[in-house]
Amino acid sequence: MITMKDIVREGNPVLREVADEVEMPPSEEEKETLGEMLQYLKNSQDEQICDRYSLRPGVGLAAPQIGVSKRMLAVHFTDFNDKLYSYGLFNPKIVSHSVEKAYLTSGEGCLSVDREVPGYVPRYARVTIKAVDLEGNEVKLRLRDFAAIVFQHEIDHLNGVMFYDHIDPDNPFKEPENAKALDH
Ligand SMILES: COc1ccccc1NC(=O)N[C@H](C(=O)N(CC(=O)NO)CC1CCCC1)C(C)(C)C
Ligand SMILES: [Zn+2]
Repeated sequence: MITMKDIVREGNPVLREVADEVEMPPSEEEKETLGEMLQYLKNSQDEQICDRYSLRPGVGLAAPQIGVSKRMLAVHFTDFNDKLYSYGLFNPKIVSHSVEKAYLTSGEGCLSVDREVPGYVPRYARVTIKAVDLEGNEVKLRLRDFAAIVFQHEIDHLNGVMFYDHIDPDNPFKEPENAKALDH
């Protein structure tokens, strides 16, 4: 079971690496690891398990965050329209995106960052992602708003990018150009 001790924190070089593609078909070990990442998110959203193991309630987790430099990520959350997104994905790729940007007015945090880093994180408002899911199926996801934000945050981790890399250091709360504000 993944708990907070398994989650690497900023400063660990693995968070700044470009993670490796997963050879298809994924090995049993890779499938097990991705399944455990998804289970962490579900556990972290179960009040009793979350309390018992002092988990941070996570909506997404990328393999480098547990020290595995492979292109695998898990998400588990419901968006503003109560649509459930629950996936373990191998080799996710943004194949197209909107020109329009979006950002969370609350800013972002990260399971690997034990401090507040205030500021807007501009991201694409809409993205289309292609990947292979835990069952080995090719998936194509058209995402917008909070869902688009979560997936971009996780894919950034596969490229060694942290959310605060996107914050304007001179004016963290400057309204990003051509962007819509998301209150979640
Ligand atoms: C159940 O919890 C929620 C319900 C509704 C809205 C938000 C949340 N939770 C989160 O946004 N949780 C954040 C999160 O999991 N991440 C994931 C992460 O660090 N991945 O590497 C950070 C988010 C910031 C924007 C997108 C992901 C943390 C860093 C605050 C734990
Ligand atoms: Zn993160």
